[in-house]
Amino acid sequence: MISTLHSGPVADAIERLYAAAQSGPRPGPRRAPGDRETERERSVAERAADAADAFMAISPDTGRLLYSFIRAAKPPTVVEFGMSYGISTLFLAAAVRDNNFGRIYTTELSEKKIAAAQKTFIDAGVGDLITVLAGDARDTLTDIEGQVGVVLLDGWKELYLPVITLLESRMPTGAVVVADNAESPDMAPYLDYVRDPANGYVSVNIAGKRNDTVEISSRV
Ligand SMILES: C[S@@+](CC[C@H](N)C(=O)[O-])C[C@H]1O[C@@H](n2cnc3c(N)ncnc32)[C@H](O)[C@@H]1O
Repeated sequence: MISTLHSGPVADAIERLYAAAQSGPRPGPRRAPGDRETERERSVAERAADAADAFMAISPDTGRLLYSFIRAAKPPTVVEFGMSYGISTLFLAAAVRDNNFGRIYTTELSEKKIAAAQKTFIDAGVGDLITVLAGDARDTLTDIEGQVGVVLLDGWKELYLPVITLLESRMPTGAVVVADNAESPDMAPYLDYVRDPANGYVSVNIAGKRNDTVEISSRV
């Protein structure tokens, strides 16, 4: 079998979007520690509006990792926090398509990104697998259906902890959480949480090829 990731409209869309991300605007420079406080004071929605043209996509390696987790676990429900233009969502959708089972719930604040991604998903033939929830993940992810087997956390980093605690009651033993950009100082409370055995995870940090790391945590 040739996977949906390797050939066909999803593979083509991923390639096209990575090329667009390369030539598009980049997110602003990383903030110095003093600036971070000022940055946090700006609302979640304001920062999303400022980043409306930036892709900020996961790496292809992280995409392939997510694909593999979903193929292995065959979860009924996959959740993504932070869709942007949907590169990561296409990796998730490739796996759900190849499993012939499951559904993806993803969430995004930027209306511009939502409109573009929904068109991409339909053009790539995976629109039927993806529910796009418009709005703040802390509201939109409160009542999604099904047992959540795989989660990608890739929205604003200081929200990883409130978002995962929101989903936990629907995450069975064995559910896997992939948290992107674990090197971000804003992720410290999340990392403390998933690395404390009392909170019911086994967690490992994996270095990427750039200066990025992902934290992979499984529910035990
Ligand atoms: C790093 S980008 C996501 C990249 C995407 N996962 C990919 O790999 O293509 C983060 C996105 O999360 C969105 N976001 C941030 N906070 C959010 C929130 N509270 N609710 C919904 N979306 C949010 C931002 O608007 C931004 O588009």
